[in-house]
Amino acid sequence: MLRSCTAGLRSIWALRGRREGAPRLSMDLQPARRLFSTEKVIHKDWALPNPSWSKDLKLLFDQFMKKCEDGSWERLPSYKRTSTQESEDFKTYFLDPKLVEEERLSQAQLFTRGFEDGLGFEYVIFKNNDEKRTVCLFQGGPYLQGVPGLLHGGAMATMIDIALGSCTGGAVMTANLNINFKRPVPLCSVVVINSQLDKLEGRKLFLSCNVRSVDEKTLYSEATGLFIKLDPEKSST
Ligand SMILES: CC/C=C\C/C=C\C/C=C\CCCCCCCC(=O)SCCNC(=O)CCNC(=O)[C@H](O)C(C)(C)COP(=O)(O)OP(=O)(O)OC[C@H]1O[C@@H](n2cnc3c(N)ncnc32)[C@H](O)[C@@H]1OP(=O)(O)O
Repeated sequence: MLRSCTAGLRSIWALRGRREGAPRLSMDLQPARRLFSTEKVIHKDWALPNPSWSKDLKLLFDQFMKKCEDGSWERLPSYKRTSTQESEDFKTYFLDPKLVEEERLSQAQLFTRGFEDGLGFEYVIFKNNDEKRTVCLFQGGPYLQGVPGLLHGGAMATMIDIALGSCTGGAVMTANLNINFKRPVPLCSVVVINSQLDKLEGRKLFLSCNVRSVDEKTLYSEATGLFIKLDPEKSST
């Protein structure tokens, strides 16, 4: 564990050195564009391996990519900026132009994807649509520290929220999230979040998940969540 963390940190610093000298080219570094523009923007998919990924994370990624070959599982892409379709889905409910300046909105990005490679949230989610479940592989980097050497519980809660949300599909909001933190997660280690849809009741989706170590021996957390499908007739702002 310690070895993979140190190796991870070494590659992070190597990357930082390279970046400070020569900024990496990325589609997401293009000038900000309007959120609801019809202009086609090509976004970088962040749910793919980069040099900061530990051996454990790469190994699990490869295993799940194999499972995708027969179509039973799919890898969910992940973007910094909301797609036009997603913006459209949520626009009716929340994005009142009076609340957020357009200039600010054009800078908006998913905060889990706002870190340099390896420093924050490194994750990929695989979904099994038939079984209504997802598996999220997550490596929490050094900028997510809470208690020294350990992952901050809020960072874990964020990943749990995203992992549970990935089981829902469509426009939903988290109404309730309940987490039992059972064991502290070492910083830079890889954890596996297994999430499932337990019950659908009208607009209410009841989900649950557990967070385990790669060898499955340690149960770090268990959580349940209630997500509500947004009602197009209602505005929440
Ligand atoms: C989640 C990701 C989704 C989509 C992803 C798409 C694009 C994004 C791209 C990348 C992925 C990024 C993932 C990011 C994940 C982020 C998730 C969040 O952080 S959401 C932000 C935190 N949550 C909120 O701010 C929600 C605030 N609350 C509300 O806006 C509203 O309360 C609500 C949840 C929208 C519900 O309001 P409604 O007016 O629509 O419904 P109600 O009539 O009030 O309730 C319906 C039904 O549900 C029951 N209920 C509601 N809340 C609760 C609760 N806390 N506990 C228990 N039950 C609740 C309510 O009693 C009603 O039940 P019924 O009477 O039996 O029908």
